[in-house]
Amino acid sequence: MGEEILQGESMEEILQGEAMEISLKDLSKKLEEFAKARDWEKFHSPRNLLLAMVGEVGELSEIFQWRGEVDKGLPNWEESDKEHLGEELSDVLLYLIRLADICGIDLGDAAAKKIVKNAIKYPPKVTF
Ligand SMILES: Nc1ccn([C@H]2C[C@H](O)[C@@H](COP(=O)(O)OP(=O)(O)OP(=O)(O)O)O2)c(=O)n1
Repeated sequence: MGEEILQGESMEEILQGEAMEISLKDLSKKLEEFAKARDWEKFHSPRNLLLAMVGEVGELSEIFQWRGEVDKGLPNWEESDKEHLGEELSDVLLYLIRLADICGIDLGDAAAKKIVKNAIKYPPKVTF
């Protein structure tokens, strides 16, 4: 893949970032660069991004549609189906991250705070 398509980063560098547990902020920056390089910032309004994300949730749902209950770890799934699932999960995540960024929300910070709030609302069971 050409350097111009990946904005100076090689595929190896991108995959290396993946192996190093890429942060939400890194992904957010990559998405900003992606939109800028294509002059797509004008399309990335909060409403458009929300609708795009919901569309991807629909595509994600289609993978599970009509399969019945699915065992954890997806033991009986073809590798190609798992790869497809990874792609659709990623599309949802990427639009969510972009939506948060465009709205000026620090998603990592907000999610960490929400986990604390959830824990207070739903205290763990105390066993003696
Ligand atoms: N205006 C756009 C269009 C696409 N994307 C990015 C975010 C998603 O990760 C991915 C979505 O691309 P597609 O709309 O081509 O959707 P799919 O990859 O799901 O393709 P298809 O719907 O053909 O299965 O591309 C984006 O940031 N902004």
